[in-house]
Amino acid sequence: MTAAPQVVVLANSDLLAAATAARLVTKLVDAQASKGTASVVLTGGRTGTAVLAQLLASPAKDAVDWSNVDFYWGDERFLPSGHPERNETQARDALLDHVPVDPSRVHAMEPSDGKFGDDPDAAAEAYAGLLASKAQPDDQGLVPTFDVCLLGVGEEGHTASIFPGSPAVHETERTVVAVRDCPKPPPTRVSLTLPAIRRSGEVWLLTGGEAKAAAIAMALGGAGEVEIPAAGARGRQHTLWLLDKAAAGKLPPPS
Ligand SMILES: O=C1O[C@H](COP(=O)(O)O)[C@@H](O)[C@H](O)[C@H]1O
Repeated sequence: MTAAPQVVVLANSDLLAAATAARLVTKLVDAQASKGTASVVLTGGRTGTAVLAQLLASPAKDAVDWSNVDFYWGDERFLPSGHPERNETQARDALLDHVPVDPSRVHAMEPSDGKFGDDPDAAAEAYAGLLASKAQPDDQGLVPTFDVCLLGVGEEGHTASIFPGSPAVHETERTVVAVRDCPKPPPTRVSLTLPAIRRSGEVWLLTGGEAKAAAIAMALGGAGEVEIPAAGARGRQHTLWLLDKAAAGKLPPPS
């Protein structure tokens, strides 16, 4: 059971990143106040990385106990460790290397020169195993209930590395899959699946720019997840679309 999505539109991409960073601080602080710990799924892409940079710049970041946050990733570009296009590298540069995280709670996906070598299926299987090891009985499944899952949205409606019409969008059993032949480089990736994403308490889809407007209008206008995978990303309690004005440009005016 998931609630209908809420849409918040900010005037421009800078405000989108700053407002999302402010929400994220509140979300993490609230989670830590209620249960002592917090978990977040990070996204790659321009908006996701800008949010982390805004967080670093914000004095409010010191309200979060960073050593008590579990960090996961929604997807990863399957590249060597430290590659500048890895989502992990970008998140570390933007935030994680500058706040006192507990390294054992930064759960990055394996790189292409890691312990599984150039085998994205093994990397995906290992991440699925990691998620399963973090799930508690209350989570009722093989994925921990993430407090918040941040996701980007591509011009053609992909989210995480789940591309329209790809095998990943049809996955119903596995929580993490290898993704090949992606239309957006790099072609090989590792991604959470929609069923795994839907184990999150909250899903926040973040994106900006006119190029995203058609996909956003389709996702929020009732398109199916095979055509627009972002349409299938929903939280158990809350689904929030955080957009700038340009990305929201093809949505009907609020009634
Ligand atoms: O490649 C990716 O792209 C999407 C969207 O990125 P953006 O730059 O258009 O915001 C992102 O959500 C995903 O994590 C990433 O791997």
